[in-house]
Amino acid sequence: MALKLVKQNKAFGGWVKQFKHASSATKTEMTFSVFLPQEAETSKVPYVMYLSGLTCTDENVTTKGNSQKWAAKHGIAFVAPDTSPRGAGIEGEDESYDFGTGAGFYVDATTSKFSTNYNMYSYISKELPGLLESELPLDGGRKSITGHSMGGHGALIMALKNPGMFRSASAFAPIAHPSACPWGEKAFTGYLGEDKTAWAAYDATELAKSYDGPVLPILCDQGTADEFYEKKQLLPEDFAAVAKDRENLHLESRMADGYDHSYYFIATFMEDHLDFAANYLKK
Ligand SMILES: N[C@@H](CCC(=O)N[C@@H](CSC=O)C(=O)NCC(=O)O)C(=O)O
Repeated sequence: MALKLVKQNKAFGGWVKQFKHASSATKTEMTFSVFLPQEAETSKVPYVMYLSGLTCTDENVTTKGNSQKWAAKHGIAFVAPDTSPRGAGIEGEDESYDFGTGAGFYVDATTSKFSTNYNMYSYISKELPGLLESELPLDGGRKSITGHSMGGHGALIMALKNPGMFRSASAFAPIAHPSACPWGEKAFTGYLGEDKTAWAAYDATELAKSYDGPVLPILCDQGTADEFYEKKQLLPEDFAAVAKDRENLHLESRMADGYDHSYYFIATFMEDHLDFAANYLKK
């Protein structure tokens, strides 16, 4: 078995388990957490992948996201990967919260400094699902994706770049147009270089313009009191403006009055996002 169990705790009739494994995509050891509902003891279960935001490990959403109760209600697993390689030993990777460690931005880096290790796109879209579906009782034919902030960007691009792979996508306050905001400009320059034409392949608003896969249901929630929304780091309106003209992108975009960017916001709306995913995973 490639997965090494680090710890496990019983919750809501199932188990929260944390695993480590050697990654071929990042050339480092990677860690993820998964909630396995009681149903996983006897059969394969559908799953939701949750991609976390800047500075997070697998543990932020696992401990603060309020996900296990609602995943248990639906008999679905909830997978929380890490947000970057750790300890790659690249000069400068630990200098800021929004680039490098904890900030992999779900791309495959092409700049010489980062391309060996910072391959979170391949890790999330290929390597991790392969491991999950071969080593755990997870049904690869029934999976959805969600995420927060940088992870909301990750969830949207994973679904848009891999038509049919996910039954649905959702996002909490996603960085919805990274090529046009300071967080995205910094990360894409560092990982992909100065040529902005390369950025479009990892930008949900740009990818939506040419999406022609099967119908993709998307739920997007944004708090009105989110400081990063106010600072124009997130730009959900840009994504919504494109999605409304795409026949196969069925976007429900909501504004949540008074909510900020924190895990209090995520915990509040996690039930809605897991209900939304479960509706498509049961079919
Ligand atoms: N330290 C930074 C902000 C860091 C931050 O708010 N991170 C968010 C995700 S932001 C977008 O990807 C987060 O989820 N933090 C972890 C948590 O448990 O809250 C700053 O001070 O500006």
